[in-house]
Amino acid sequence: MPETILKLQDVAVFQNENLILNNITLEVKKGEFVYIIGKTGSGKSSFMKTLYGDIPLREGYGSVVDFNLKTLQENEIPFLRRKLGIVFQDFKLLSDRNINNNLRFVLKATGWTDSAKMDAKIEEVLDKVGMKTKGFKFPHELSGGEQQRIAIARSLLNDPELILADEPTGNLDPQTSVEVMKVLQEINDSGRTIIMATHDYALILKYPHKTIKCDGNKMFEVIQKAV
Ligand SMILES: Nc1ncnc2c1ncn2[C@@H]1O[C@H](COP(=O)(O)OP(=O)(O)OP(=O)(O)O)[C@@H](O)[C@H]1O
Repeated sequence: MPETILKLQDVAVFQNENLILNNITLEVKKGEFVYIIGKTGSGKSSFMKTLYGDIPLREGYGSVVDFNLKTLQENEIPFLRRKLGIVFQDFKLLSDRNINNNLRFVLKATGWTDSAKMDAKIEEVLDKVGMKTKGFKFPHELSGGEQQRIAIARSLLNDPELILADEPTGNLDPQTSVEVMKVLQEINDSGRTIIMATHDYALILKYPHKTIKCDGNKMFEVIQKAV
């Protein structure tokens, strides 16, 4: 039996005092790829934020990569995030340094000290996303799709048990979206678990996976034809 990476039982998600999603029960096993879909404002980002500790879990039970979300303390959040790879719609690369130094910055911030090991890790993750030759470029010298591939490489630096991608293709044209999706699919094929929020139905049809819809404060699984 594959191990459980995420388990939620009767979870409610709030933004301040507003209930966004209710009665969420969901289990994700190692190696799964799960889409979270739903229209604007339906709660996809709020759901993702709950998983990486940005919104505290107030109601229900939840565990993510062996962290109990209900009892999660502020000082544990960096350790939770070290076991997660997080990818956002807007890449969030540091504009004042090149790609190698963007990645080195994250490694140093997460406790790496050995320069040779850092270089090897950076080369490894850039290779995984097909960007091995771009380490000396600055973010503004790269296209949107390339910047997103770098952001995915960055998410892989600490060998995360779970990748959370919130609208990773939201700023990209359809063809570039497919290229970025191919990278995520390869990462999933190598055994890594991915949860991806998206409203890109073309991608879902091209790369079908388990799909959970946010609608009317609820989350429920939908079959591909019905999305
Ligand atoms: N920081 C916040 N404070 C209060 N309410 C918020 C906050 N962020 C989002 N909301 C509200 O929570 C609800 C869910 O928003 P959320 O961003 O999770 O939806 P979404 O499905 O990710 O939307 P989108 O596809 O536009 O990103 C919306 O009604 C939104 O207005």
